[in-house]
Amino acid sequence: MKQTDQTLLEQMRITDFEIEYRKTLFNFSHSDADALIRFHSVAEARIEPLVTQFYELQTSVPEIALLIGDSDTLARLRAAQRKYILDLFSGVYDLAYVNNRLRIGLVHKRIGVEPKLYLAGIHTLKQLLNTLITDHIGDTPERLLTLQALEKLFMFDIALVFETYIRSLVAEIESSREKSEQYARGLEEKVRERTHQLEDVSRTDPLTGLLNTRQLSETLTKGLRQAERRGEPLAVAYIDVNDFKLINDQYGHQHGDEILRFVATTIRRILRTEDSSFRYGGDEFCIVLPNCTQEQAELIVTRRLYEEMIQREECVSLSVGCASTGPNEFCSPEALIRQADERMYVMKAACKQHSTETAAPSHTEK
Ligand SMILES: Nc1nc2c(ncn2[C@@H]2O[C@H](COP(=O)(O)OP(=O)(O)OP(=O)(O)O)[C@@H](O)[C@H]2O)c(=O)[nH]1
Repeated sequence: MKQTDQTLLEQMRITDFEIEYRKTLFNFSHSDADALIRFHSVAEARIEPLVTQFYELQTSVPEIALLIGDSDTLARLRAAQRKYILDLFSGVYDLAYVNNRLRIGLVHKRIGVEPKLYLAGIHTLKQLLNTLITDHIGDTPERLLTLQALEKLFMFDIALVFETYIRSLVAEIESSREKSEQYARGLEEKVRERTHQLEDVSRTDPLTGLLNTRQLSETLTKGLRQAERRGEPLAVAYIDVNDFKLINDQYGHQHGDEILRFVATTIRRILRTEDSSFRYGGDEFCIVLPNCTQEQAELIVTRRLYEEMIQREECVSLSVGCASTGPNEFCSPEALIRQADERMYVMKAACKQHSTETAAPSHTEK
């Protein structure tokens, strides 16, 4: 249930029973209530000069004058004070009366009236009323009874006002604690996000978005361990762009970058979900293919890579070497990469030989 769905009385669990209990705590009896009623007509007759005198004293304190602020507020406060004084001498101190006192506490907290100023106000009012009682009732037991009854009622009221005041303070502290916790949670979330981003940055090659060399040795070591456990083969494909230096020299470094990104995208496109791709160096790439033999890797990588290249009509020539290990005996990650690299060089040599041969007639024609 929301706080705004409950009255102050409900929030503070104040019932008729609780009110009676509080009266006994302050020793406030029916005879006290009766004594106050008997003075009601005097209080009513003197209400205007009493309220005027009260606010003259109050506004003579600069801090209080500043809090009251303007004549409209002062008029409203005067009306409320008039009602309060008459309520004090009404003899009825029920739920409605208590609710008004609770509201006073809340309002004082809201507008920032410090307890010392509230208490000073009560003290002033009590002195004015005591003077009024003393002036109107002769030196009889009735005078003492009325003064004591008023004193008890003031204590009863102050307790109520302070309880709401304190409750409102506690709620404020709770709310700012919640805000701080929320802020801390937000910060934690940001740190987590930034950590993920930094991890991604440290794992990937910024140009192609593929994983970097550091990740290759980690992935390969883990992959080999898993392959050994499962009794499966594991393959590595080594890819190198042919004559990449020439591309850079002829079309510029930026175009060279585009070619590298294009090769990376093509590699990503042909891979299975379980494969991982890496940029190994300038124009060199590696693929780790779990549960794959050398022949299967050649089929997956070499053939599909060429098919893709032809489809995209991109004039890039690649050399690919595949090697696998397992499922019975496993070599080291370094040895596996070396084998794939060597096979790639065999292919590159063949490509170079082929291009020399195809270029030869034109040379001879010269
Ligand atoms: N555009 C671009 N070029 C790069 C990058 N990293 C390395 N390179 C260049 O890539 C070229 C690689 O040249 P080489 O290792 O001689 O290879 P190649 O020209 O492909 O020759 P082969 O491997 O024998 O076919 C060098 O000129 C490097 O400067 C990069 O991030 N962007």
